[in-house]
Amino acid sequence: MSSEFELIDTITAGVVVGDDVVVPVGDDAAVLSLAGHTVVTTDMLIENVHFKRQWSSARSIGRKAIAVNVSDLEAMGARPSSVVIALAFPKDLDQQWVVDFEAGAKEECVAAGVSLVGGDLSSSAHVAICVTAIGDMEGTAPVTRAGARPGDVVAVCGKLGWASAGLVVLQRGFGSPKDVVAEQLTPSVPYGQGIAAARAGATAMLDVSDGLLGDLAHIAESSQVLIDVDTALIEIPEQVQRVAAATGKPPLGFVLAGGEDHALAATFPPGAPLPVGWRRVGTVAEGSGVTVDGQPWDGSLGWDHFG
Ligand SMILES: Nc1ncnc2c1ncn2[C@@H]1O[C@H](COP(=O)(O)OP(=O)(O)O)[C@@H](O)[C@H]1O
Ligand SMILES: Cc1ncc(C[n+]2csc(CCOP(=O)(O)OP(=O)(O)O)c2C)c(N)n1
Ligand SMILES: [Mg+2]
Ligand SMILES: [Mg+2]
Ligand SMILES: [Mg+2]
Repeated sequence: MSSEFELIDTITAGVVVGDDVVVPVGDDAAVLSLAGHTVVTTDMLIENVHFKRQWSSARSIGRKAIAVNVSDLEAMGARPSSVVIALAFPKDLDQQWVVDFEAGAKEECVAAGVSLVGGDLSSSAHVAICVTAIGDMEGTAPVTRAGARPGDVVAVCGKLGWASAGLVVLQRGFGSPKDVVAEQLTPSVPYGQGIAAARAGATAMLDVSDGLLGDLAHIAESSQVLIDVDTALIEIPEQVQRVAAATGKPPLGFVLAGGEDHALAATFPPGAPLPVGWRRVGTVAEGSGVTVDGQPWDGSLGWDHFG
C-alpha cells in the first residue's frame, strides 16, 4: 500500500509533456503557454452511472475519461492542449487499479495529443472521476452550437450506435459482439476532425455524447433552426443490427438516440465539400426542433441523467 504522495509519483512518472507546458505536473498548479483563446471543458465519470468496474478494466476507464473530455474540445474546433484528472476511490480498492487507470489515461493522452498537467486524489465510497480539458483556438473562431443556418447540411464523423449497443450487451451479461462492447468501454473519438470541420467551414458543431437526436436538438435550439435527419442517409452498422435483432430493439434507435460514441456532428454551408471522413445525415431548415424524415420522432432522443 502506497501513501498518497507515493501513488502520485507512480502515476505521474513518464508523462509526455507538450511544447505548450511551461510548468508541468508536480507544482501547486500547471502553467501553459497558449497561442490563442483558451478553451475549457469538464466531464465527470461516476461508478455505476458511466461505467461498472465489473464491465471495464481500469485501463479502459482511464482511456474513456480522457476521450470524452477531449471530444468536447474537438467539438469547438480547438487544438487539444492538456488535461487534469481528479480521482476519488474507496480506501480498500487495490491500488493497482489506480495505477492501471492512470496508465490508460496517459495512453489516451498520447493518442489525443494532450499533456497530463495535474490532478487530485481523494478517497470516497465509489470511484468518481472528473477530468478538465484545456484547448487552444490558436487564432481561429470557435465553432459553437449557435451558427447553423437554414439550408446547411448536417454531417457526422465517427461511430454512431456502437456504444449504446455495447451497453445493452453488457447489461444482458454478454461480452460480444466485441467491437460494440469495446466502443462502450472506450469510445473511438475522431481526433483531429474538429479542426478539420472548422477549416471546412462548419457553422455549428458538437460531440454526440447523449444521442444524435438529443444532441442535434441543442444545435437546433441554440441556432433557432429546425434539423431534419434523413434516415435514407443513415447507415446501420451490421454489428448494431445484430444486437438489435438479438434484443428485439429497433436498430435505428441505437444510431439516432444511443449515446457515448462521441462522434462529431456539425452543420456545413450548402455546397461546401465535406471533409474526408464526414457523411451527410440531414438538413437544416427554418423552424425549431428536430425531425426524422420530416416527422416528429416519438422514441427517445438520448440519455438524460435525470429523465
Ligand atoms: N454544474 C454546472 N455548472 C455550470 N455549467 C454547467 C454545469 N453542468 C453543465 N454545465 C454547462 O452546460 C452546458 C451543457 O452541459 P453538457 O450537456 O454536460 O455538455 P456536453 O454534453 O458537451 O458535455 C455546458 O456548457 C456545460 O459547461
Ligand atoms: C453503468 C452504465 N450505465 C449507463 C450508461 C449509459 N450512459 C451513462 S452517461 C451517458 C451519456 C453521456 O454521459 P454524460 O455525463 O451525459 O456526458 P456529457 O453529455 O456531459 O458529455 C450514457 C449513455 C453507462 N455508460 N454505464
Ligand atoms: Mg458534459
Ligand atoms: Mg459535448
Ligand atoms: Mg461532454
